[in-house]
Amino acid sequence: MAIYLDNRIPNSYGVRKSTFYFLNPGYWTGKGGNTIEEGGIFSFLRSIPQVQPKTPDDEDVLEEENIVKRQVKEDLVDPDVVVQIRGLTKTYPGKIEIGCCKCTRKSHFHAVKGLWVNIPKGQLFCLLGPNGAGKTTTINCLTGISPATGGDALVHGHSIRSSVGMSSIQKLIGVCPQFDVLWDALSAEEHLYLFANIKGMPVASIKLAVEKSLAEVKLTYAAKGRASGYSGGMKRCLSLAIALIGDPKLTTGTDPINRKHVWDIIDNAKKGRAIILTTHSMEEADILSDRIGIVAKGTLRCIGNSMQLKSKFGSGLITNVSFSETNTTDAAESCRLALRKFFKHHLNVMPKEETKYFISYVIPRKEERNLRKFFTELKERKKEFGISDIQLNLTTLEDVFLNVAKKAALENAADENNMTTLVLESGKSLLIPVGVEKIGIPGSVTPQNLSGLMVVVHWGQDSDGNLCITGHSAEMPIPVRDDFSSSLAPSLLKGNPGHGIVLDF
Ligand SMILES: Nc1ncnc2c1ncn2[C@@H]1O[C@H](COP(=O)(O)OP(=O)(O)OP(=O)(O)O)[C@@H](O)[C@H]1O
Repeated sequence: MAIYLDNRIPNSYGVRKSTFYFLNPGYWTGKGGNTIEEGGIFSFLRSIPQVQPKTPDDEDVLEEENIVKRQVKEDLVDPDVVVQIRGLTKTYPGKIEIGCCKCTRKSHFHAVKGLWVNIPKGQLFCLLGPNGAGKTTTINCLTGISPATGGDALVHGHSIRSSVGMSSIQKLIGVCPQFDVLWDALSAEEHLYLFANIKGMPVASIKLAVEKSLAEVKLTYAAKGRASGYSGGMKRCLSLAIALIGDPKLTTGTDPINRKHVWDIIDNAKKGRAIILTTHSMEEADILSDRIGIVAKGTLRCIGNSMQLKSKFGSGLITNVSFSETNTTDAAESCRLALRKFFKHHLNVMPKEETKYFISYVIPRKEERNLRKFFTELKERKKEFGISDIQLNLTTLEDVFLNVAKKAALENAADENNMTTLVLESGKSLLIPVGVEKIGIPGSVTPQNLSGLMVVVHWGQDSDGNLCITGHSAEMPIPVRDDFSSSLAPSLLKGNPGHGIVLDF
């Protein structure tokens, strides 16, 4: 009875075997096997909607998809492929939550929308993506923690959709989880109260320590939500907060030496195996991966090695110009003004970032052929511009990641109300969609600036992997262009003063 109930009662991810699973010969022989069922005991009362397949925009993603599809169609088995992901989809079913006076219905959610990838032996495949992209869900489907709702994946030829296949896979697969020892029914706040008490903190100081801890890991907004509803990143933050509460004198973590050590271990482990790594560290991905796939909103956006992704999705070359004079004297200011004009005139670029120590520019790829002449002249005029040092770097993987994440964030920003506040130097705040690059400032049309003013917004990743504003350019006139200036000017005049105007050029 215990074995039967263990196989039948859904676990926390809703995985269970069918009612008469023991009548299936595959259960006893280890061959074939029925499909894993999912959902609560009454889940047969509702059906899970399937994801509509969509052709990828990126040609490398499409090519990878076509390779896998051809192998599936022709029943070709490539002995070097350890993991073959065949149109994997995962939809979390909707739920009815019963409150004290009303019931709320949560609709289903497509977390993974059709992944097609081959992962060969000896390769480390890095799955990158912003928070909530579907990385953990994909890993959970591959390891059998949570069943896929569509498509399939083969691990060493065993299907994850078959209960017998999954049993074989679990013998072949090693999983290094995120080590979150959390209780699903408890909130972040309750976890922290519990551990603060266990650590013997004075009762009077606990409330403040919990609030401080939540703020440090940026979980204040989710403090009262149950851990079961947190994304993987949020759970890591809560685990970190638990480790740090009470200011312990010894905390284990990933210092650079440890990290290098871990990287060496992973690199050595690649031999004869396939490794799938998910990380928020671009440095780690760049160093360790043989191939990188970036997912966002459940869809693979790009695939390739680090160099390929940098040259295809990077913004271009990055140049940093450092100043010898860091005081804001009139002479230093006029040098900087002259330098800005020099870049604008020769390469038509605006500063990406500017401090009193340096200015950085992203040079578009189309300007690359003019660079030799440009830098020769810049070097010759170093003294005139007050320059101490000039550096030229290839775009980083972080830059690639942010470009892909920004595009994905913008896709449904308005529908999902994915907005954030941009505070301008004048103190004015504007509500802008997450990921947007150029923002028009409402009410900024003057007789001198007939198209109004705009700023370029700079984005980065916060410690949770979410897109966040890292800065913005100075306010500048919107370039006058025939195709939009006439229609934009009136909207800038009338625009909602609280909302930035998205400029698409
Ligand atoms: N059991 C669940 N029920 C409903 N939705 C869920 C469940 N688990 C995850 N989700 C949602 O699915 C989406 C993908 O979550 P997932 O944890 O796979 O993202 P992730 O890319 O691993 O994010 P992170 O980098 O934060 O770990 C998120 O929007 C998350 O809220």
